[in-house]
Amino acid sequence: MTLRLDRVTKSFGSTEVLHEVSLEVPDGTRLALVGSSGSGKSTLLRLIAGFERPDAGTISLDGRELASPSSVMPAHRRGIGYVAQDGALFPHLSVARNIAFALPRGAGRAARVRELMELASLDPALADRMPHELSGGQQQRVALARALALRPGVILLDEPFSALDTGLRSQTRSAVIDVLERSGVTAVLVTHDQDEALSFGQQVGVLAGGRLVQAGDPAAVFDAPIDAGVAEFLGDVVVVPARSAGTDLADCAFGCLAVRHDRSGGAERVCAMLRPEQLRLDPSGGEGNATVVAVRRTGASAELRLRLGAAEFPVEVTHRVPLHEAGRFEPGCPVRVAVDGGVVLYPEGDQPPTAATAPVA
Ligand SMILES: Nc1ncnc2c1ncn2[C@@H]1O[C@H](COP(=O)(O)OP(=O)(O)OP(=O)(O)O)[C@@H](O)[C@H]1O
Repeated sequence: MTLRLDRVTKSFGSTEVLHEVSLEVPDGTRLALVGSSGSGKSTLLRLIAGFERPDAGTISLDGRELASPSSVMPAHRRGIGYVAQDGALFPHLSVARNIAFALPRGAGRAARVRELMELASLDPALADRMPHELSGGQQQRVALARALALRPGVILLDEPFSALDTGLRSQTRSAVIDVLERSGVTAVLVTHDQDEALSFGQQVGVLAGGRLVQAGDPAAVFDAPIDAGVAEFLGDVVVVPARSAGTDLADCAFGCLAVRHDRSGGAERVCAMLRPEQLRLDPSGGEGNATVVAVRRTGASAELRLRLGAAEFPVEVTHRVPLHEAGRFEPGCPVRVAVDGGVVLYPEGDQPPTAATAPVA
């Protein structure tokens, strides 16, 4: 089913927590909402689920209004499933009874539980186990199976992987995506994990201060963040002062580079953003355009501090290389730094506070 939010606003007391949030999640697709703590992610999910009422705007499912300031459909009539952060399984009920909880009693009940366990890739042997006898990942899959029991049109996932350790987390995430895909349900995930958000679905939405500042195809959002703050929130960045050098070109400490997106709005003073993965370092003699200032080993990698752009755009950049490459870089040595692909331009002053770059005094 297609979920639509139109200019949804919500305050608690005098504090506005969500401001005119509009979005559409087409039938059978997945949206991940990402934002820092307090940006309004859970409140948005709670409004969709029916646990809160919007102060303005509407929420609808396939054109049927679920909520507006004047009318609110009760949560249990919305046909929306909800998976909480910790799964929230009933501790005194077995796996099978947790999954069956909302199902009407009758002949088909046991068969539906088997079907849901299979859908969630849960071994049938787990049916009689109690929740505390399951791993965190299994518990989340039981919670998902339970939420899917009544064939909801939409499923909401509130940070469902945050309590899991890293390995189990990515494994459970792929298992959950498989289940959602197989069931064809529309899904909304909230997370503060950027990688999770970027790998979850067809759309990613970035919430900041209660506003949906950007939404779209994950690769497109990662490639052309709306501002430097979103760029940094979604991944590591290198941001340096720059100057427009004609159509689709910019001069900066790395030289004259192609501009892949111009988000500067025609500002006179601009900065250029690129991802560290775009940098290629060559220490093998010859003429360098950078100097190694310091090398610091940190676990499996090393941080190089590089000074670039002697004349117009002096800047220091911190760049991480695998530890086995660190020996190739000595403080004081020249390095050739090349950039793959282009940069994104933002107005100067739009730089996020980042440790990755620092202008040289
Ligand atoms: N019931 C409530 N009463 C008052 N304030 C609330 C209520 N629920 C949420 N808030 C406030 O609304 C803001 C957004 O909270 P919300 O839980 O939606 O953020 P979040 O992005 O999900 O954060 P987190 O990632 O930390 O869970 C916060 O400042 C929070 O304190």
